[in-house]
Amino acid sequence: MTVEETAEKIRTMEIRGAGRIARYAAKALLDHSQTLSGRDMASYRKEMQQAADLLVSTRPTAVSLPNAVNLVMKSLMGVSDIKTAKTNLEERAAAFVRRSEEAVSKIGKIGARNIRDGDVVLTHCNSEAALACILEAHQQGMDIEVYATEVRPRNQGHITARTLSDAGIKTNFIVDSAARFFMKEVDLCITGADAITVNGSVINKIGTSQIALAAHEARVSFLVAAETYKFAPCTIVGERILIEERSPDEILSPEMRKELRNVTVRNPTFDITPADYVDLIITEAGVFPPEMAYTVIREQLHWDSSDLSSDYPYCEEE
Ligand SMILES: O=C(COP(=O)(O)O)[C@H](O)[C@H](O)COP(=O)(O)O
Repeated sequence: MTVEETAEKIRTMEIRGAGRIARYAAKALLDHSQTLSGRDMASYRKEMQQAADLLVSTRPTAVSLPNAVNLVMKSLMGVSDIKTAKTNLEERAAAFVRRSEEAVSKIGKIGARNIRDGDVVLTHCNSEAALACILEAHQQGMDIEVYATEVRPRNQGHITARTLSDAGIKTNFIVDSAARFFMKEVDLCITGADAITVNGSVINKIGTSQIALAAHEARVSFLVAAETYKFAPCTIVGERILIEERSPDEILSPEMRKELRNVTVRNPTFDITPADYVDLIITEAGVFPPEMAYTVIREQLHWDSSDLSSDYPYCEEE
């Protein structure tokens, strides 16, 4: 798949979910590097940068995307020999994909320790990391039941329900607005994350914060399963995560919108759950309270405020 094809599939959400987006972007850079002739360093660097820019422009919120692209592109820093540059970049991209897959499986193992036999778990959207915890608990023989939300407007909950059903897990499929109604039957909530800021706020699929609020009210634990590259280094220097707003066509047809002349459709794709409503963040490096986000960014992503944002050119300002 070319960089352009990958970018288009990410934009149209054929490739979706923060972890998958990051892996596909890294793989696209690897493949792109292999197609370049390798004779002229300046044009190699320029072509790779254009590819990186295109990939990062596809969706603005999941910080895994710029984190993955930056990690791969940083392999070119200070390298003038094209053969070394290509080898470094391709190795880094392949290593990122490998480590990302390993991270999801580690998260599953760590997350399963937070689930008890007989638990009822609620999950929202379709998160590989959150599902890894649930599937691992089931594989270990725990008798668990899941509430999976529909996830309007793109119905990612259908994918989640299918995965759970195929695994033989008893699943209740509910509309998003039924989450509070059923919260009294739930023991814990587990969601994924698209970004985690330095103050421990979690950005995830729209509706997540309402579920976290309902869980808080009902004294139900709210856990977030996320690879460390979902943490946003740019938030250390005060930058904000841009919340994507997608086309109104995802919610109401153009015909209907024409009829509703005074109606504006708003379609934010993600929302922000404050750290206060998050009990734990399960990563491949262990379990952290949201208050430790700064430490995770420094120690796991090896980044602090003395790194200038030119190393992380893709953090958007709101
Ligand atoms: O919000 C979504 C997906 O949104 P979209 O469908 O708009 O991309 C997922 O919960 C996170 O990306 C985490 O997923 P994962 O754990 O798989 O990275």
